[in-house]
Amino acid sequence: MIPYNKRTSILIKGATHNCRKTDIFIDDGKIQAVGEGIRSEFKSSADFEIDAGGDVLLPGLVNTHTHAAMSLLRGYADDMILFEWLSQKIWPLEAHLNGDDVYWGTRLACLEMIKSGTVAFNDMYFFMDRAADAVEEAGMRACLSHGFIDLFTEEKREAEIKATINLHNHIKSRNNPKLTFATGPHALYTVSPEGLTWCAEYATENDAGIHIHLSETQQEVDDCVKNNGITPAAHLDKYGILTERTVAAHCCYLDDSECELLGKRKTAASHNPASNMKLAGGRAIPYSALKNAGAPVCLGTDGCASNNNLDLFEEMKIAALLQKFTTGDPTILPAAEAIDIASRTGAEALRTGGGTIAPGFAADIILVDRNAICQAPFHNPISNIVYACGGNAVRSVICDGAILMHDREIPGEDAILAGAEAAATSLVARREEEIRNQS
Ligand SMILES: O=c1[nH]cnc2c1ncn2[C@@H]1O[C@H](CO)[C@@H](O)[C@H]1O
Ligand SMILES: [Zn+2]
Repeated sequence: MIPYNKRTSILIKGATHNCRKTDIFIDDGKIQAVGEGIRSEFKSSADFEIDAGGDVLLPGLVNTHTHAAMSLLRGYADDMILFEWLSQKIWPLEAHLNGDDVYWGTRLACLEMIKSGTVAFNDMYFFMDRAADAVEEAGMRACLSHGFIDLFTEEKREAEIKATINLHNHIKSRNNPKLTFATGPHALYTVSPEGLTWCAEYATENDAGIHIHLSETQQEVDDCVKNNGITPAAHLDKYGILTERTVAAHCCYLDDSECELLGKRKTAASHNPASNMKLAGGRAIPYSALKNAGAPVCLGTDGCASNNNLDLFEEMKIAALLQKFTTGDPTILPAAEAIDIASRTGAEALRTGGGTIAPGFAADIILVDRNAICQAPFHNPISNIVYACGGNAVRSVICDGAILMHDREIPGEDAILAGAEAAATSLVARREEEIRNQS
């Protein structure tokens, strides 16, 4: 019997790590030992053994920007301009969302993320207490934020402040170290300076994260400069949003001084290349400028309505190819670095305690199938993982020392698919009824 979703002592034998065969011993949610031949020392202490058979051992991947429950909207509206997509299709549908939808959408998202090797994610959406139910049942880590949108009115701001504080109290009451809270000011074009200031101060007082969209389109930059006389990053900095606990999603249009500002504040930039390419933002994240400025760059998928999946293996490849293509420099963002931004830097940004395979780090690890077609031949497993494999090559996933998937099995998968399908159908039907009544 596989002890799914329960902390166990686990001995993994014969994995490939840094091009060598290694064993790894996990207990109390942490990596206790890593090395060739440690199996004899830890055999008697392990409740569960995995014969890795050469599978590639990696830190679990971290999705630093998503709206998990938007998996219900996968394929609902494609091939549109960002603002029209949001205002004509996505927001009118989201107006019908309820807590059950968010629960099922997040369940579906967690299933997809675990299946593709993700152990933790940074989520911004609504009804986040129900998202917390889904994350907890899946056994993943998540940083949850209520998408704070005040549209520059005081009345809405008061309601968003209340919703944010309620979510924070709710997460504290769950007492689950895998669930953390962030404030989630949506973007500078949807949140007033007073709203931004409140989100920044509340996060700082509570040592919490801040999750925001930044510089996704040229339009955002142009409007910000026109309305405020300064660039988007400078605008956010004015209200205290750029901190070392902040994850800023997209960051496509940052200029050099904005990259330096993020570096100075140690604010993490979450790169979402598939979403940017699909919505045709027109510019890739200034990866080298951010890196040179010392700003951590990490990886995210964005929601399933603009990606349209949550597979960070695909995202690593797209990130690497997009940098190479747009800069004309094939040496930029090499494979090992792509894995690093999909794992370690994200884990550090979300403060998960994982992201590195070494004793003392959280036991958030994955095994990628040695026998998958994308691993043949086995010249360079790191290259294979970024350029050849998809998330379906992941064989096993361990988070916080608990097995979430083994041999691609996750308990309850069929019920999750059925529940999500039913919720999505009913959500779209409610919106269609509204359209019929309007006409
Ligand atoms: O790419 C995007 N840019 C801006 N907003 C987005 C994007 N994707 C999703 N949302 C929107 O952000 C809110 C989260 O609370 C939701 O309204 C979601 O539809
Ligand atoms: Zn987003």
